[in-house]
Amino acid sequence: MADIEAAKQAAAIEAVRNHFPENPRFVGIGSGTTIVYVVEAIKNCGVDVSRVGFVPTGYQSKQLIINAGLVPIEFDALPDDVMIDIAFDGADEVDEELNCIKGGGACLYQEKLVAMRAKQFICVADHRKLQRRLVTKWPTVPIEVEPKAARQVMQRLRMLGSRSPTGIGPRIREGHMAKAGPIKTDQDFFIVDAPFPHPLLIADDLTEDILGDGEGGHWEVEQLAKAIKDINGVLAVGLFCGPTGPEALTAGVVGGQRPVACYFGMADGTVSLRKAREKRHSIVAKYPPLIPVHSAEVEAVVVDN
Ligand SMILES: O=C[C@H](O)[C@H](O)[C@H](O)COP(=O)(O)O
Repeated sequence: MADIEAAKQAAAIEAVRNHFPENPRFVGIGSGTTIVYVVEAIKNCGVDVSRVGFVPTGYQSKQLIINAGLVPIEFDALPDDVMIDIAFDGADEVDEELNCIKGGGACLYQEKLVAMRAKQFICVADHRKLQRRLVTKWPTVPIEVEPKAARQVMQRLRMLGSRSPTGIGPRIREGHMAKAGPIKTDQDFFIVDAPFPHPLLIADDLTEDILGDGEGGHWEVEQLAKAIKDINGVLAVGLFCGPTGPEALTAGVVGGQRPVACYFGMADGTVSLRKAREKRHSIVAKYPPLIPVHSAEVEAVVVDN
């Protein structure tokens, strides 16, 4: 475990060193165990952050900001029409296209609010999270659900083909003490963990026979995210898979959901970077290889489309 913590810390230091803006007004702070190292790296990066408002993504995130002596500003206190300069967050799994599964720690909805309001969303993780496709090692899609609707949502999820390869269906996430019942999110909602039988496809995987619409249990990430979001009672889906950064802005969307870059602390102590392609679904596109990070070189990295 010490190695994993060291990997998270190394990735956090590189991410902050390469992306923390010179003079930001607002910075989004995600949730989980990796973001702790991001906050530590921000404190140590040498930039004067006394005038920066740090936007939390939930209770844990807010306490982290306060305990670090930083200034929190609630999402709903942000001035209208002002974007968050940059948001940092962890992930439970990241695919080659930088789509992410999030919500493993039951934070989800506010993370999505903050990521979508940010000009840039940067993901920080350790090597266990790095996979070719989602639902490879992380077995489920976490979904934030209004409690009254939970049973009905799970029924609809089963209709979408939610079951593990061994036949286990969606489940409401329980707390550590069975007696205490399901865990509650910061919104007092439930988390439903929905397994799927195959890893989720990306658009480039689709063929005339496999459309990624759930037929045969094959889902493409964005189609699945939309199908789940359309279920009545679903507040947020733990798939961060929309447009990203500049692409999202060009499309007229406020911010992005996919990170523009993800830093992975590797098992050998190095840090690798994967950047989002600017143009997606191109026939000639090749996925960017993982790039060993030497901080001074990061801006020079060109992802060939
Ligand atoms: O619900 C939790 C959040 O989405 C986290 O960002 C995610 O689970 C990653 O957490 P960690 O950094 O602890 O692996």
